[in-house]
Amino acid sequence: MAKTPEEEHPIKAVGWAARDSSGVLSPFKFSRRATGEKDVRFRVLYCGICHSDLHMVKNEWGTSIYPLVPGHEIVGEVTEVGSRVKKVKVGDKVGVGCVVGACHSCENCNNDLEVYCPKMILSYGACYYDGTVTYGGYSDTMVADERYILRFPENMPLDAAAPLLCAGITVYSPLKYYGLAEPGKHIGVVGLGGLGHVGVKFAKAFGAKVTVISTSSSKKDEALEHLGADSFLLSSNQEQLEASLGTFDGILDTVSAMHSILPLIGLLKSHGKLVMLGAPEKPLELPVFPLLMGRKMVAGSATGGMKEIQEMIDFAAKHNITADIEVIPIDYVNKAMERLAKGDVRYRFVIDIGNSLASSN
Ligand SMILES: NC(=O)c1ccc[n+]([C@@H]2O[C@H](COP(=O)([O-])OP(=O)(O)OC[C@H]3O[C@@H](n4cnc5c(N)ncnc54)[C@H](O)[C@@H]3O)[C@@H](O)[C@H]2O)c1
Ligand SMILES: [Zn+2]
Repeated sequence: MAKTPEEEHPIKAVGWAARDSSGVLSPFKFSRRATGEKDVRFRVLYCGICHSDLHMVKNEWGTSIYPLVPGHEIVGEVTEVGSRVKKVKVGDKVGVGCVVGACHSCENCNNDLEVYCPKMILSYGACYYDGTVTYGGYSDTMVADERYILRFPENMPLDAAAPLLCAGITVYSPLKYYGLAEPGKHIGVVGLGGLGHVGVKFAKAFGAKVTVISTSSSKKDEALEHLGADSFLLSSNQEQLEASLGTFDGILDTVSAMHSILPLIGLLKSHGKLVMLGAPEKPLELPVFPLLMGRKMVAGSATGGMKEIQEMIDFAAKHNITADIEVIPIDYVNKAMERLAKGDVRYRFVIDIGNSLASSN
């Protein structure tokens, strides 16, 4: 008979898990593997709540395995390293993002793009090399192969840095890859949530002119005054849309729900790129004619490879980029998920695992 999550590995762990597609999370006892020779174990201090966690706890993508311990913006302090670990030592500030394994021999892995490896293993809800299910960062302890460990500079606040591990890299990587990380480019950011708000910060740091494109005029002042965007476009306002037609080099679309991309394609210059980052549960309609007229591109991007995530963290440290966060105790997590579903967060919930998890179990 298969062992229970609590028995399958030697190291005891506690976390919060969703048991079914209601998405309601509650305390959960499980276990983690012993520290292998290339493994790094760390005490989880904070974990960000990504909208993907919300999609996953509710099984909106149809791939969830329960019990499901979410969390892929996981940061903490190293407590043990395997004998062959070179990257970090006990006491270092580290993190794990969306990926904890891959084949390490395919073309993508050889190009430091583990996330695009066909055998890529997600940090939670996936099958690990040993056949056990992976559990994420809404938990007290984490272990990962050192290839999947990111280092944080000593002076970076770990709570506000945690969201860089998913939100940060998910906007940084396409800006670089699609040639949008250049001074003078006009970049649009659609959806001013967890991804969107760090998208504004990175695009500004690259020297771009940044316009926030939003359905909600209530975000205007914050976008301009607080996040440093150059302009604000209310996407429900036809006049504003028309005035901006053909003016964007690139648009990052971080919207988590169904929406029309036709107006966004219209905003692009010829050769402009609309990069889809949000992951709505159903396919969007792709209007072809507006793409032909202007040789425009609709593309996608998923987080980033391990090398690039480290590069992004170092860039963020240099430019003082972190997320704007609301720190919560673990027993607020269900309420936080409800609020996230309504877009009621400025701009990322981060769970204070270190101070609240042990006492909640
Ligand atoms: N591509 C990737 O690798 C990757 C990584 C992380 C997250 N994601 C996905 O990106 C999306 C956003 O994640 P997040 O954590 O930033 O979420 P979030 O909830 O913080 O932000 C989403 C934003 O979209 C806005 N929005 C929601 N519905 C909308 C609609 N119908 N029209 C216009 N705007 C709308 C919300 O107001 C909010 O500002 C999610 O679908 C998530 O799963 C993808
Ligand atoms: Zn994420």
